[in-house]
Order: sequence, then C-alpha cells, then structure tokens
Amino acid sequence: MNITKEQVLQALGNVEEPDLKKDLVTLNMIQDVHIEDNRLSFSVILTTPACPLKALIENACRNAIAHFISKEIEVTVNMTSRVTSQKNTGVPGVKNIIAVASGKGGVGKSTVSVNLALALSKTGAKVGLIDADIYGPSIPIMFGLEGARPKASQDNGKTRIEPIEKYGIKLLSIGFFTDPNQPVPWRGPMVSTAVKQLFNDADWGELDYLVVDLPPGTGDIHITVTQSFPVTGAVIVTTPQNVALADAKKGIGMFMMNAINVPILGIVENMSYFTPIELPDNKYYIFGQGGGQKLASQLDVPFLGEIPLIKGISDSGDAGKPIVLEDDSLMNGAFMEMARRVAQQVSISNAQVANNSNVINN
Ligand SMILES: Nc1ncnc2c1ncn2[C@@H]1O[C@H](COP(=O)(O)OP(=O)(O)OP(=O)(O)O)[C@@H](O)[C@H]1O
Repeated sequence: MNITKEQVLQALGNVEEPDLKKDLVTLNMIQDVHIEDNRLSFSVILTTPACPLKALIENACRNAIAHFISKEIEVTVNMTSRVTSQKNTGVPGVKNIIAVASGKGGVGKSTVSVNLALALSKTGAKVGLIDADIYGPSIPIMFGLEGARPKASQDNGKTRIEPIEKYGIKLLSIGFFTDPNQPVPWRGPMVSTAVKQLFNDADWGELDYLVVDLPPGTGDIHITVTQSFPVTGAVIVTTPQNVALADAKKGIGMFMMNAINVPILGIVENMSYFTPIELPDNKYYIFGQGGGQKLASQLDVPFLGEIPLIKGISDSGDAGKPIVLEDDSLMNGAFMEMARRVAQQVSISNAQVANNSNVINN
C-alpha cells in the first residue's frame, strides 16, 4: 500500500487534543513519521509526561489512521512528552513554577507540595521543590533531612547553592539555613532577600516543574515570589470546614488581584474524608462534603481533587518518606490523580498564553 506522510498528517489533523482544543498537527505534536510498506510509526509529543489523556489520545490517533487511510496499516505510536513553558520563568532552566498556597495554616499545604512534587517526578518529569515557608519549614523533616546543609560554591564571585537531591527531585528549604531550635525574627526585607536567593543563587539545572511551598495566608513572601518570578500558576489547598474555605477564597482573591495576576491552577481539598485503612471503601465525610468543589465552581477555577485523611499520610511525612513513594494505590492514588490534574492545568495555562504570545516547546 502506498501511503504518504501528507496523508498521515491529514488524518491525524482530525484528532483534537481535548484540553488544548486544537488538533495534534496544528499543535506540532506529531513528529518522526516513518512509513515502510504498510508499517507506519510516529511520535506524539504530549505537553506533560503526567498527561491524564495519554491512552485516549493514542486511541484517537489509531482510529484516525484506520478511518481516514486504511485498517490494514500496522501502526506504532510512540507516546512521549516535552513539557511546555511560558517564556522566561526568571530562573534559568526552569520551565514552570507552581506555587502551593493556602489561606489557613495547618491544612496540609506542605504535605500537598511534597507529594505533588514527588508524584510529578514519578510520571517522569524533572522536578524541584522550594520550601519558602519561613515561619514553619517542614520539608527537611518530611524528607528525613533535618540538619542537612546544601553545598555552596563560588562561581565568578557569585555564590552558587547546590540543591539537595532526594527521591529523584532537587530541593531547598529555608530550614536548611536556620537552626530549628532558634526562632528567627524575620523582617520584611530579610525575608524577601532570603527567598529570592533560593530561586536565584541555586543551581537548579533543567526542571520541568519547580514547586514552591508558600507560607499560609497572604503576605510578604507571596508578593516577593509572584512579583520576582513569573509563576505559571497557583494550587490552593483547603480543608472542608467553612473557616478554611473562607480563607482559601481570600488566598485565591490575592492571586487574582491585578497587581499579582497569577493563574489559579485549581483547588485541592485535603482531609476530605476519613478512610480507615482496613476498610478502604468506606468514606466518612467528617468535616462536611463538597465544600472545595463548590468553592471551585463558585470562583470558576478547576477542582483538583479530594485527598483523604489517612494516618499513613501523616506517619509517612513524619518518617521522612512521603506517602506518594509507596507503591500502594490506596495510599497514593489521590495524590497521583491530583498531580496529573495539576500538570494538565499547567499545559492548558501555557497554551492559553501561547494564543496571545509565544509558548516555547523545547
Ligand atoms: N490527608 C492527610 N491525612 C492525614 N494527615 C495529614 C493529611 N494532610 C496533612 N496531614 C498532617 O497534618 C499536619 C499538617 O500538615 P502540613 O504541615 O502539611 O500543613 P501546612 O498547611 O503546610 O501547615 P503550616 O500552616 O504549618 O505550613 C501534618 O502533621 C501532616 O502530616
């Protein structure tokens, strides 16, 4: 059978990327088309390795070839990915900055940040994590790195800090530079300088996603980070109680202010329901049900998922090995699903910016 590359591209031009609402050929997602007799192979370049629609897109490609060219063709689809970026995150080599925030303290923002970073890395992305919670840096404990000190070197008279690598991601915490037993009386300008150093003076290398755990509330650090670096988007963590939801709303309001203007990637509801480990199908909505989802639809922002209240989540954080590293989907499923949705929203946000300017695909 004589098929041409043009025929293949024409057929695949009928497959729409469901999130980005354009066809795969227009989005430049089809590459390496090889044809030999009745054997065809091509690559589909997804915008994130965490793409939740991978199987659906592959199926749609196979169907398009069968429908528009022939069912007799032996098709090999190589699903691969190249994370998109908006121009210039301000940190060399870093494609996307994801800020994790909460209106209220203690809702599980650090737990979500850590498990989000590790879940994205598990899907194959290159990930970094900054703990910018100067009032209660908890990432050293959650990674079993209490007392760790990152290496620093001089490069042309400039200090370069080497992020610590653990569980496949690079991380820096403000807690690596302070004594956990001594309270640090941070003043506004000191805070701003210290936090900017975590971004600017560190050797992050090439990263698809840099996750930033912000302090609770809306303060100096939020303003420093969002005004110094073009943050791709913010993930807002809440619990189901009304007090937490009201503060989450304020947090979202801050990111949406004209002076800040950071896209909201979505709301994560943590501690949504209690699940006893011995009865994993039982869900007890002890703090009320559906509050996070309702807030998301009210504010017209995505809902990124419900994370159960499970003792293992707390235990694993305290033990320095976050739950997402477990191979048990009962324990890590909710975080993996949330991470896929976050990555999906990053891709959508980048594509929207591309409609107005230029998205780089490298
Ligand atoms: N889904 C969950 N199930 C069980 N325990 C959880 C869950 N989420 C968080 N925790 C526990 O709740 C406590 C607070 O979580 P975490 O430190 O992540 O909150 P935070 O919002 O970052 O707090 P802070 O406001 O102090 O920065 C921790 O002990 C953590 O292990």
